[in-house]
Amino acid sequence: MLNVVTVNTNPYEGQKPGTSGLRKKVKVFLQENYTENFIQSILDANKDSIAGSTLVVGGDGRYLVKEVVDKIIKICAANGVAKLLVGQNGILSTPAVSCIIRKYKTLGGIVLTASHNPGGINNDFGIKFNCSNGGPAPDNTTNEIYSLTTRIKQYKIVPDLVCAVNEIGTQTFTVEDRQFVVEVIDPVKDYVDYMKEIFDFPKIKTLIQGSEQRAPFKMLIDCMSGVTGPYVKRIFISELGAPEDNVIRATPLEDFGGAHPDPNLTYAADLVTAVKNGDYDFGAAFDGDGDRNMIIGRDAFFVSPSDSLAVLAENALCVPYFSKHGVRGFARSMPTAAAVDRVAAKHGKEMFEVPTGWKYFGNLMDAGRLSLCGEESFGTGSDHVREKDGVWAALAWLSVLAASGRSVQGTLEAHWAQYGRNYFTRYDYEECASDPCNEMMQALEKKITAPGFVGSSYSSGNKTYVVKLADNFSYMDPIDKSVAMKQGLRIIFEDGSRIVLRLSGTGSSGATVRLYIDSYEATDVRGDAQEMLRPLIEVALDISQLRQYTRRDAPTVIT
Ligand SMILES: O=P([O-])(O)O[C@H]1O[C@H](COP(=O)(O)O)[C@@H](O)[C@H](O)[C@H]1O
Ligand SMILES: [Mg+2]
Repeated sequence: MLNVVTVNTNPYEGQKPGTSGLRKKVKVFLQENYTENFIQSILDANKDSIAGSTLVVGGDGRYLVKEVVDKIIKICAANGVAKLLVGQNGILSTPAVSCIIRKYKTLGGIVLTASHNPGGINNDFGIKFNCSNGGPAPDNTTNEIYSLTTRIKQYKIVPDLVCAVNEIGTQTFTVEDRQFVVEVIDPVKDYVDYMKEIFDFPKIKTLIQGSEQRAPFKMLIDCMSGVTGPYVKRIFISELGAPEDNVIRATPLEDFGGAHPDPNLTYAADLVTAVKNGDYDFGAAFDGDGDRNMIIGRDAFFVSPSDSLAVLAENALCVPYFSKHGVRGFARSMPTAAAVDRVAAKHGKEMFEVPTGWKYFGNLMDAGRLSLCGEESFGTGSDHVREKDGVWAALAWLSVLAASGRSVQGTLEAHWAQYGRNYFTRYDYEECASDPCNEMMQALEKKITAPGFVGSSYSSGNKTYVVKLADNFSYMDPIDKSVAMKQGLRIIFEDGSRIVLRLSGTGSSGATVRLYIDSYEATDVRGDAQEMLRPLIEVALDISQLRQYTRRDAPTVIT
């Protein structure tokens, strides 16, 4: 029999979950009781339902995942959790956690990841709680967890419990007078089974392997040494018959090989170059925990995430899941360009604009009003789970291409010919000093909400923009009526062009400024986004005084 030990502890400051969980440097999590405090607070936030419950536990394989899985097992055992489903070696992608929570109807899950942030002892770690719908906990739950972390005095643990997470199978422990079960599961199986239900695998296989009518389709898939490697190998190589060399960086590494596991044009530049120089029809990359995706076509033709969502929405019926369940509404985060809004309008679907953060889509999906959604931050997904899903997005794209026989570029061009194009770019200024960035946001909010700002005009190049609306975006959830305030500064001009500025909520230190620019062109659809948006970018830099506040001449990343 194993004993529960109660340990006295003191609160740590700053355990407030951000856009998607608590993300800090590994060394912060290594402080005495820091991780234990946060885990106990997660369980305490669920105190009415934790006894006898089942939870899912896993992460993206980064440094510290295994140690924290061990702590979670011991603390859950002490707090009366009945059963844990743990990915073998602590591995589970974020969408797989969501899938498993829903499939086995568990109380929720704990996801160990800092997503796209670098890993290793000097980099980032993160802990996130997902609820029984499989999605990231909503603000009221994360606020409750945070509030508990500020008052915590004790946590409970079973220090002598030894659980082997490297072996698939069930281990049963007797903790005082209770049974506690840990089932170590194949991290990939449930997710792959689900993808086979959602998509027409034989059809995608024919696309990839070629047929009498069509040459084999050549792909390059970059897992960025994150968690998707095992999923991608099983799905694309074993199930869909792609050659092994179509998949790169497919072994999860604790430090992602020293790289930044963020699928964008800067951090996945090697993939972009390889696709540009090679004979590939399709390229895809996923982030550390497998929820983000980047899609490129032949010659590294880049699909902006805002367009990706619009194309998948337009062609949803190429995916058997949607033909079976029907297509309900669409949604995007506020900074995401409005390409999908046009698809919604044409097809008479409901359209929602939510704050940045996947958690804001959950209620709409649970209420049966939302099928497909996405974010400019390389997030695309649907109501098949309650997280965005990188591998799903790649399979959805392949389904569209298999149905139409078009190339990636041809698909976008056909879409723009029908709907016009929402040009979009994002400038990221990473790891700036926090104080001047906060000052910049305050000054800008004051400026744009002052009387007289609406109606004022700004000129750059040969363009003049007249302000139609300016505010700090707030959102009321249509289902539970909860309100999220101060979700980003936006300036909307008479012609529909927009400037959006916000501070990232996923960093672990300093401030990352995100500047989003978009504008719509009905017929001039083949331009270069950077050139087309240049005048508006200059206006944005001028209004915000961003260069002066951040002391940066150029962004770290341009999307
Ligand atoms: O980090 P992930 O992949 O979980 O992604 C998280 O952060 C993104 C960007 O956040 P920010 O602009 O605040 O950095 C959000 O769009 C996304 O919904 C959220 O799940
Ligand atoms: Mg992620």
